[in-house]
Amino acid sequence: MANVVIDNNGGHDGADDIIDDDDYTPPREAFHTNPQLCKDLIARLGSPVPPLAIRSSSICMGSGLFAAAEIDAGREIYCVTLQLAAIDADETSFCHWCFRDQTAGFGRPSKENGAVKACTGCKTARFCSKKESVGYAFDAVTATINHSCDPNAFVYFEGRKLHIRSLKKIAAGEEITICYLDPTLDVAARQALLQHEYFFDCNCNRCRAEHKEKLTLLKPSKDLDPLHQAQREIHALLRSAMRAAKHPGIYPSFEDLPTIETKLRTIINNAVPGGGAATAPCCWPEHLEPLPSARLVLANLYLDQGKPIPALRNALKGKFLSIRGRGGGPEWINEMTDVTTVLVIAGSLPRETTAEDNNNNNNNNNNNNDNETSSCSSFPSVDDIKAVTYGYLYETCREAGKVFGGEAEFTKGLCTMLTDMLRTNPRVRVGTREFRVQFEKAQKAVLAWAGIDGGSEGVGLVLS
Ligand SMILES: C[S@@+](CC[C@H](N)C(=O)[O-])C[C@H]1O[C@@H](n2cnc3c(N)ncnc32)[C@H](O)[C@@H]1O
Repeated sequence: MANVVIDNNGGHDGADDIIDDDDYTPPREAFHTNPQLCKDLIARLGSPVPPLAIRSSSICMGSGLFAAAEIDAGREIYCVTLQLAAIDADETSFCHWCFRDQTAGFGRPSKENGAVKACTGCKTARFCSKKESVGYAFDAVTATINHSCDPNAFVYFEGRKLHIRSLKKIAAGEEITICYLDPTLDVAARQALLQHEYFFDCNCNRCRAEHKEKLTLLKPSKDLDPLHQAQREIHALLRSAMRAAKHPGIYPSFEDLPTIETKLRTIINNAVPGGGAATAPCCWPEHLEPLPSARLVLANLYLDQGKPIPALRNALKGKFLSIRGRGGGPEWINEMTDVTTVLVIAGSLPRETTAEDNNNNNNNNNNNNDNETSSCSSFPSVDDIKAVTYGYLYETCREAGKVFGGEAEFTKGLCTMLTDMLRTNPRVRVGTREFRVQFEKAQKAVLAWAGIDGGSEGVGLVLS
């Protein structure tokens, strides 16, 4: 193999520069050992950028990016236009220059009314995080940022622009961290991925706390293997269901979502002590991954099959029966847009369809059926569903403004959506005390229908 070595002047200096040697190993030096290079890289970020420094990492070997002065929460740390990028070969609809999905009209308001044009992935706004990746890109400063499962910053893309924004206040001298993977994954899945993709074992506070929680759950056993096996089985089940949805007719058994739900329940019932026995309730905590994620995935799959009622039940349970209903941040926003999408569709269902759901629930209850999809409440009224939809979207817009910034296309898309909805319902005054009271009552009814005790403290959304 020939390695091309560029001389100090940055030019090719003849045949001497080409080393045709299989044993050649490029020198490995951490960025921070070259202070001038670090300064130049940061200077190239342009302005306005808070003072930053590349130094020896406080987390691991090698370099890290540090705040040289305090950075407030929800601030853009920097934005770069990526120059070196490659789109995956099978991503035929993504533009290689702007990274936008050309089939979805991604990022462009519709010509007719300027309203948000739904992206094909998330079906909600002009932003999609449903696709894990469309390709690869390199940016030297971003490449110095180390990982944390509880990071103080995050990355997002708008076309070819890469934005790094703070999630919390970052003290002067503190190392900036991002999460290299989906932070909603369970500790075991995160650890496995980080080892496989980035070759390190994460030892952050969050990993340690979640590991300890699992041991408490399984007491007196200290064997985590059955639980981890169950988590892998759930991931495999969901992957199969998603594959089946993508290729209809090829894996019909995985297209049957009620059966997938039953399988999911069997796995979680058998995974933790106390579960599985006919009399014992399931002991798998609602917030323990991948159960909440599984419910959110099922919600999207039901929606794709044109079944908004089970989609809504799964979306609400996935979001609000776990700690995911609280907090904020980019993942919270993405999940809330999913829940809102299902609510919008469920809110426009004809009365016959919702009456059918009520009949099914009555029959299930009469037969003492313990299927978790049954609930004793009737399908919520259209007014209740609409109030909850407006409340959720309002709160999601506010959070998106804080997290992505008011100028982000995604935030603007969500706000346009809310404005369009409210235009058709001018009597609704979102943001007032009167609306808050109406919302709380409506949310209680909607969550109760989904089998969630909306009266419990901390369950559901509190409007700001
Ligand atoms: C994108 S680089 C980050 C910058 C790197 N520290 C350097 O000096 O170039 C990713 C690599 O940094 C290391 N790393 C990042 N976060 C880490 C963490 N939380 N614990 C241990 N190593 C980490 C791993 O070696 C990982 O493959």
